[in-house]
Amino acid sequence: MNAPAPLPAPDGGFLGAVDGRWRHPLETGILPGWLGSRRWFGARNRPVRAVTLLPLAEMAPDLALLLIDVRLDGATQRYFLPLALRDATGAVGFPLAPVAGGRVLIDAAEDAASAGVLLAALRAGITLHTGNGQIRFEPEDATRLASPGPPRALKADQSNATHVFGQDVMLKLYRHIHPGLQPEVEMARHLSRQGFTHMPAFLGQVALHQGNGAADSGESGNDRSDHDSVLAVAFAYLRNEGDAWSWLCAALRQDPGPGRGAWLMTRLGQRMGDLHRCLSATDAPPGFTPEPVTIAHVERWMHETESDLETALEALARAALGPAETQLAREALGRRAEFARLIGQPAHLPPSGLCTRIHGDLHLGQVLVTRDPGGARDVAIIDFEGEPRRPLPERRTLTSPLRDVAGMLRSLDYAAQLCDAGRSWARGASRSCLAAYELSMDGSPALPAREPARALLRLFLLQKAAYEISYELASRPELVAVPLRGLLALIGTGADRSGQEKETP
Ligand SMILES: Nc1ncnc2c1ncn2[C@@H]1O[C@H](COP(=O)(O)OP(=O)(O)O)[C@@H](O)[C@H]1O
Ligand SMILES: O=P(O)(O)O[C@H]1O[C@H](CO)[C@@H](O[C@H]2O[C@H](CO)[C@@H](O)[C@H](O)[C@H]2O)[C@H](O)[C@H]1O
Repeated sequence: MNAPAPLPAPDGGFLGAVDGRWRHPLETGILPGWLGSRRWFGARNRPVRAVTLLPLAEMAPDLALLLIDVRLDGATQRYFLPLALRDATGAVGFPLAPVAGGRVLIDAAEDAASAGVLLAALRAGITLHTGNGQIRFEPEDATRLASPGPPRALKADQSNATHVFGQDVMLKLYRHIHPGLQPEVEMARHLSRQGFTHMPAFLGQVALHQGNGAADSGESGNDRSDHDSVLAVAFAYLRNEGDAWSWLCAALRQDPGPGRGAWLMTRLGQRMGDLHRCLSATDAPPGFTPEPVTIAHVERWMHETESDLETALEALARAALGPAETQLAREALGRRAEFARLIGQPAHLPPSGLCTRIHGDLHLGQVLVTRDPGGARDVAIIDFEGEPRRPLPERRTLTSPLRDVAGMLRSLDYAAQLCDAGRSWARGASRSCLAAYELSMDGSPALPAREPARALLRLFLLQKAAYEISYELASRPELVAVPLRGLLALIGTGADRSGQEKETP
């Protein structure tokens, strides 16, 4: 791709340039090409039909806050894209386009100095006025935001953009913007009231209040009359030894033997249980009050799974895949009847257990390796945003806690495949994690009886694998074989590197 021609120097303020002379080149040339290279862009496998800039406010002379609407076939997705101007001397991170006069336009979400400006605004609790609304910087705990260390951007390859300030504060800028209450904020407030301590404390949010339709239309199913959305959140920084994904992969690559990571499996099961016990407390506010699982819930989950599986299979049929992935995809496309049988199983068992709020996207990357007060290894759970591809109302619905368990077991399967441990390790690890979870949940009314629990777990494993196929095709197509193998393993088929047998959690 040719380097873009320099944008003219701004002559009427930064936001004026973005909204004026730069709009056309940004909308028609620069952004459509650049989006496809961003991991956080949730439609990398679909053609971008149009990009529209929605400038919100100027935060500093060289820092502007914007949304962009990305039109795809049949849907529009909305993203948060702060922009900043920097001198082009030396290495400049995240360049979008050169600007005449030796400057460069950058994606400020990944820029630590810009994150520092946002955090200072949060500490001060300011309000910025936009064309038709306000951006409110709402500190929850201003004291803990008072004097954080210097900012540094964490790895850029994630769904959102995260910065840590010393060992004090973490600021996350959301990318894909959905209207409505952010589950991460709601969950943090609720769990802190319930006394759940294995997560970071919530410190504040940046909320956008708009006077007209906000965020996605089309397939997302969002209610366009809900005009508030959250652009960023701050949490207390937790000292950690990395996330459980990195920890486990390093351990497995060193020694993939049976039982590797045993302490982690125990802690994962235990803390998932602690979380689910807190979420099943009955003295909860509306929206968090548990309800018994009924046959209507089970039928809904079966239908959702059918639909997610169909979406994944259709996306596979359309995708340009390599030879190994094509083989796996063909196999999956030919096994609809077996998938349907697995999906139908929970209907034959009496419903039991509770529907509660859940984490919603629990995997090893959402767990930090920490130390308990006695110095023993422990884990903390982060990122209560739910699955980033789902609309917010769906992420906030009461559902079975076994979905979180399924998410974690799928993650162990990813680790087995990508960190060369094989399925027998994954089977052992899954059993240990499940045993620790069941022990921790022993006697809790939230946990279904044994047989329905097994059938539901298999249903949610299948649904999660289907979600992952769609997620990987849109975000990391090179990894799609991993959930595809996981999907096939659930019906006891599929080429597996380690010659596994049928998956029976
Ligand atoms: N409270 C925290 N303390 C320390 N590190 C954190 C904290 N929250 C997140 N992180 C780090 O930031 C990374 C990304 O955070 P996460 O909330 O999972 O973002 P995303 O929604 O983009 O996946 C995590 O993997 C972890 O390394
Ligand atoms: O962490 P996010 O909220 O951004 O979640 C999304 O991205 C995850 C990848 O970072 C993705 O997780 C999948 O890959 C993981 C390994 O990289 C694996 O441990 C998970 O089990 C698997 O689902 C997640 O699905 C997606 O929502």
